[in-house]
Amino acid sequence: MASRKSAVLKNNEEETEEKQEEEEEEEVSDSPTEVKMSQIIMPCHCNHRQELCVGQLLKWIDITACLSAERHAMSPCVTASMDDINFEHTIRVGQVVSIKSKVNRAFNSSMEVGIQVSCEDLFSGDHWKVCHAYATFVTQRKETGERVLLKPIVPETQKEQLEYSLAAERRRVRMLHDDIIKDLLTHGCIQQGDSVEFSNAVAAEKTKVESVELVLPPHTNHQVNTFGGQIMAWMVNVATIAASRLCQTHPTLRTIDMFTFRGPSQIGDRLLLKAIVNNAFTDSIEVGVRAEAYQDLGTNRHINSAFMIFEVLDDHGKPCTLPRLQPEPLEGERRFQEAIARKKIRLDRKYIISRKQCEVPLSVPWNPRNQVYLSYNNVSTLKTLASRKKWRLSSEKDKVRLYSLEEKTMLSFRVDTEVDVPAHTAFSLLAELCNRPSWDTYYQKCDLIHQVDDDDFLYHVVTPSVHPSSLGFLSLAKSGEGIHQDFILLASKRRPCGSGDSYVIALRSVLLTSHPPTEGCNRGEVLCAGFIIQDTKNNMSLVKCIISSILKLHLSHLLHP
Ligand SMILES: CCCC(=O)SCCNC(=O)CCNC(=O)[C@H](O)C(C)(C)COP(=O)(O)OP(=O)(O)OC[C@H]1O[C@@H](n2cnc3c(N)ncnc32)[C@H](O)[C@@H]1OP(=O)(O)O
Repeated sequence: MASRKSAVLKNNEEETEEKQEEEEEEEVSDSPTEVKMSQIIMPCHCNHRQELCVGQLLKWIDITACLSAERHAMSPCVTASMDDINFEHTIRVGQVVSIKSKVNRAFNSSMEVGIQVSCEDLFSGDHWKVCHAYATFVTQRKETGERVLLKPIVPETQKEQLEYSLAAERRRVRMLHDDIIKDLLTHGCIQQGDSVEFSNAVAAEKTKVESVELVLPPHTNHQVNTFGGQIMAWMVNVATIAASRLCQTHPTLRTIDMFTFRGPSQIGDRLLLKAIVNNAFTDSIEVGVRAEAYQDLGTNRHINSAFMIFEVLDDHGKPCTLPRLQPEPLEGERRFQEAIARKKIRLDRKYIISRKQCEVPLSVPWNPRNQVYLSYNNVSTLKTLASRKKWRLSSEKDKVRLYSLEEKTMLSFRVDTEVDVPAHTAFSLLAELCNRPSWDTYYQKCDLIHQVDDDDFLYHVVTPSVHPSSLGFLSLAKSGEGIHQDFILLASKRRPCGSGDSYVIALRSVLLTSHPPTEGCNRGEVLCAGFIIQDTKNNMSLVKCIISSILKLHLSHLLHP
């Protein structure tokens, strides 16, 4: 976990943005599934640096989240997966860690539990966020073999509604996770030549760890299976040893890629834990860990795998330069190259799904590697923006309401209109972007470039040029008489995944190498735009049309045209 100091050295802009987010989060929730756990950190929970062991934290997270899940299911549940976790700060002996969890959404037999971890220094009174996580829990099978079906969650506060809605989008990413990674690794995302030979590189062989654990009663959960938090803690333990062998000092665990619990294990099972450093970059190390369970040697079942990223921090909390790795031939070479691919995916993903949406540039390069995250970002940005509390009503005429929202660098407009058709009809009409020139004079031309999957499409849209001084729309390009403007847009179209969801058509700009800016056309960019459509009464629907751009860029363009 990174140094606490980095939390203190925040600039004012970041602080304002966080305060804004916190204010919006401060809605009082009395969710029946909310569970809180607080622990004072004792030396027995800590490593040699008196910092809380990540393994211990994962155990507490798993228990808290499981209690939320079981409160909702009213029956026993197991952890199916834990999404990527990024640990932002350390927790030290004597401090208090607080874990808060609640069920964001129930699907059929599975549910997403959202977990917030924060820390408190009892002497200074400081509080800070440590990490957030999402875990999926699944109900047990009944005697008939079917799983217990869950009742739906009814979100109450605006924040709960947003989490409910985004949970469906995260589930989509989760389900595709393994396939995306496999696909990328097999389809040439790995670049030959990345494997440079370094002098003084550490042989990967030297970092190998193999350790066995016997599952005893204290290692099991209340259903007498091996406790998920314990498995994760054992995996962190071997990964830390592998990373330490490379850097020959005490590494700090920064990120864990998704844990998937592939199958259960029980008392009496032997758990074989294997870890090896896959690759070492300038300031981070990727360790691969695999857990297998067996009763008799040779009958091993693969129960879990994870990739963990470590750093070595100096006294000021800054990452140190690390020794490089000399991979073993064949398998080691493969893991070395795959770690490079995963690092690229991780960076794209972190950037794209950053909670601070305006950190993402207006146009992100389109790439099969980031397509799932870009479409997640597209939908979540629109939903998050729509759920903001601070929209101000600017005008109202004939039941059409115009709202505006100014947040730091972003200026957004929203037009709410009630239309005379049900939501699914409004969605079908609005989702046909290629038909839009027939009813929207702003769209001169719209061509489908590529259908990415059933719900995501790339379009080329041509509009009349709009001078940026109007500030109402999205041109960042120089405007001139008679020159058109064009956009390369990713359109993510979502039908409701369950009750309480809206129809969504989210649009954002992407960069496509096959479609560079052309002469005679200004390339425009859209950070976030689209429609959110909800059924109202009497076969009518409410269409919210949203458009948003970065104010700062408009203004700087005006100053330096
Ligand atoms: C106190 C803490 C709690 C614990 O310690 S639990 C102990 C650690 N966890 C375990 O041992 C679980 C081991 N894994 C398993 O038992 C199974 O793999 C598991 C998770 C039950 C899934 O079994 P399957 O037979 O694949 O289930 P299924 O096809 O009937 O699907 C049931 C629902 O689960 C979902 N699911 C399965 N694998 C998932 C995953 N990796 N991530 C997210 N969701 C997942 C699946 O989509 C389905 O959902 P739904 O019913 O449509 O809502």
